[in-house]
Amino acid sequence: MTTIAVDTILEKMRAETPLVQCITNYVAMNIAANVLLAAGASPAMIHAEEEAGEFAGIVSALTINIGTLSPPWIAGMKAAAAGAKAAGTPWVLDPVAHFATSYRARAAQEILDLGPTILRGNASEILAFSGATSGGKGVDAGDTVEAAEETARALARERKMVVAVTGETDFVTDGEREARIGGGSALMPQVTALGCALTCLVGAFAGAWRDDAFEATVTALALYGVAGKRAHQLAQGPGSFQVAFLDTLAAINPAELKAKVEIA
Ligand SMILES: Nc1ncnc2c1ncn2[C@@H]1O[C@H](COP(=O)(O)OP(=O)(O)O)[C@@H](O)[C@H]1O
Ligand SMILES: Cc1ncsc1CCOP(=O)(O)O
Ligand SMILES: [Mg+2]
Repeated sequence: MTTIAVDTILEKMRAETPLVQCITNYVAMNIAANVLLAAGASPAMIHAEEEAGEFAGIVSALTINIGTLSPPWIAGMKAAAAGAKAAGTPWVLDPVAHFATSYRARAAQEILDLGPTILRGNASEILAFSGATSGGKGVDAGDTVEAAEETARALARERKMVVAVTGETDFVTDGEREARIGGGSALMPQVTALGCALTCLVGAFAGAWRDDAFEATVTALALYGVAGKRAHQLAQGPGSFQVAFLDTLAAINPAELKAKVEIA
């Protein structure tokens, strides 16, 4: 594992306050916007087909999450991905529960085929791209990150993108480099849409750290890991965890991130 300057990358992200177009689901919109604001980025939830492509041309990054799908949303996602591609804007795909129905699986595959810069999902979502039966239950993972590692490597190599698999210990690869990120909290899957919000945060770092999407992704996951671990110590359960997590995301400075990050 090469050393990643997570402090410098966090500093740059905050200095730029990147504008991130988040096409995310109804459940995630509020927490995702708050996570970006707390961490130091600027969110905009813009998904209509009529404007999503144009907007993708002026943002620092785009994120697409298929959590609450319907045909107009898919049209907006495809328009946004095309706009991002035309402008050279980095974009992230979060294929929420794409193993659950054939409609969802087709949508995820079609959007994946548009060539995201980064794919971020839980272990069951990443594993399902290999055709393996997933142990996922709706939006929740039922597989270990380890079980999805080989699929992540293969996807990253074949499609020349960064793949991030999240769970108790996260795994990130660009097909050559690999990193495992610890920290976090068992309360994180108890708060809805924290994974979706993380996808938006990955976008923020990718937008600010354009030259290396792998390093940008690792830094986003590292910040989440350090903030989650610290928030766990302050929380009494999922409700107070969510509040503590937002406060902690805002409070962590680059030096603390560098000192506390758990990357292997
Ligand atoms: N058991 C756990 N212990 C520590 N952190 C976790 C745990 N489960 C998930 N996380 C963290 O929660 C965040 C969201 O990941 P995950 O739950 O896999 O996504 P999703 O919500 O999309 O299923 C990530 O930062 C991940 O590291
Ligand atoms: C509950 C739910 N239903 C559709 S999308 C969604 C949110 C999923 O959030 P996450 O993937 O972060 O657990
Ligand atoms: Mg998810």
